[in-house]
Amino acid sequence: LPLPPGPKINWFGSVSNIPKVRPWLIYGGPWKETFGDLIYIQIFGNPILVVNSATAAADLLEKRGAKYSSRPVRTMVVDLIGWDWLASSFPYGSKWQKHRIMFHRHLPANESSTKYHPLQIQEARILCRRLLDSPVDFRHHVRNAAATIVLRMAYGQSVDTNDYVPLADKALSSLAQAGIFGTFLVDYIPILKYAPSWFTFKRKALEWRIPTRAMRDLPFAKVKEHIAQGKGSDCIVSQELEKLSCDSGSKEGENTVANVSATMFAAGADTVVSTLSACFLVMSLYPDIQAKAQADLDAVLAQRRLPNFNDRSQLPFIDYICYELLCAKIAYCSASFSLNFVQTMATSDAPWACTLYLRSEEDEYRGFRIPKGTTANQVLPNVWSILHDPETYPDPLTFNPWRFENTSNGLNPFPDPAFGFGRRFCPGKHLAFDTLWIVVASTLAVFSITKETDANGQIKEPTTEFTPHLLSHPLPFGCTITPRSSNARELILESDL
Ligand code: HEM
Repeated sequence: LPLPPGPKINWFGSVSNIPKVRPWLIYGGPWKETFGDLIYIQIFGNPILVVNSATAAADLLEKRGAKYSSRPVRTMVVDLIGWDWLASSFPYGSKWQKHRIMFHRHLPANESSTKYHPLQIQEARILCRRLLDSPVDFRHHVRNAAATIVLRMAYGQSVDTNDYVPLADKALSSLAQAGIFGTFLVDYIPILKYAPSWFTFKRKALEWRIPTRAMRDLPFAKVKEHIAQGKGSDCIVSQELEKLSCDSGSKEGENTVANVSATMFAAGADTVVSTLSACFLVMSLYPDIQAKAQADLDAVLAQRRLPNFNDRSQLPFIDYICYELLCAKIAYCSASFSLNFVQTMATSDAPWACTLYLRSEEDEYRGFRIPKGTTANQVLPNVWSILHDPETYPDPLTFNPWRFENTSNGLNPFPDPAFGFGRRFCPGKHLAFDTLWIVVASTLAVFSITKETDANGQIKEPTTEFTPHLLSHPLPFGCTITPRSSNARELILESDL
């Protein structure tokens, strides 16, 4: 059978003209026009299948989930830096399955789950107070809110956000720098992991290993210590440890609990921060969207109280803003992945942009042969392309929440691909969406968000670029955040926490 179409492969076994800047636009644009929704590329003999359409992604990653649900083993990140606890990068198998079951036990399974709503409402209100005190630090406050929600769920009162976030930042920066498969040669030649420690990559790995292990071990130890002192609070770790003691738990069981709780933070804090930061950017760029959202909020709340989840059914436009944020419909900072000549793992310009799958065996699809490679067989769903398909999302580059009012004939569906595919689909989707919703609704109910002005009253246009890391955020931008009225200020100060 022939290989799927794609650009020419040189005699090094690689495609030489892989775009280095915003390649998702090329894969989903001119290359999609030339080659279609399946594009075959090769890097050092390793086959990579770029999937540009929702149909092909569903056919391969969902219907053939048993073959397409693994992740590549990354020697640098896992063996050397110590990210062996990060469940989202576990290869498919029984160990991953045990962790996945635990995620499902604690994360909301559907829209009707209200378990974490009080915590989410409280953090949204604390965020409003902080925005009132120091609006310029809005990104820091958003980060605190998103981090605290996941930390309270996982570790209860045992861990302080202000201590944990800097530690996690240090650890996660190693993932951002080394997480791309192939950034270090040792990914291709695993035996190099035994090289002496004076090699630069080994030195770096040893340095990064310290915060990476601490990110998992310290908060877990803290909860255990508090339980031993009789000061334990209700949280995922304490519930699971109690369950383990009833089941005469093992070291392996404890490890699973520690891995699950730390992975929740790694997978569930930065993603939400990036989406919410983008919300502040979007609101400053599109005053008409903000005005519509505020008119709806005022009609329901009469500016007399802050929103809660019971209001959700009456505030669909807030949902639509969140959907559009998940589609990353901001010109040039959209969900994506990039690939350079040594990278065989996708990275994204938005954290949800790409998910990487490893095929377990050679396969056939639509009359094409999808061959096995020497190190890895990777499948990259181009989420940008899927969420910007004009057949599904007409006029896809325009940030237009109103589009979701028209969902006839399969148009404008909920942007599920933002949360991945098949068996590796994000188990935090409902939790994440609830956090987005309550934060967007609460801040818009009481604040007006506009572009910054300089000393002469001239408007300063914010940048709409995103950082190019594995976990990516909007580049620093300014905006002005002011209470909508004196009444709004009172509401913030008087709200129950
Ligand atoms: C806007 C917020 C979020 C977005 C866009 C997002 C997106 C994603 C994506 C794209 C994946 C990879 C799925 C795949 O490979 O097909 C993923 C995995 C995951 N997410 Fe989320 N996520 C978000 C928030 C959260 C939250 C709040 C949590 C939990 C606290 C969470 C927990 C996880 C976990 C545990 C995985 C790994 C699943 C596995 O490998 O089996 N996520 N997420």
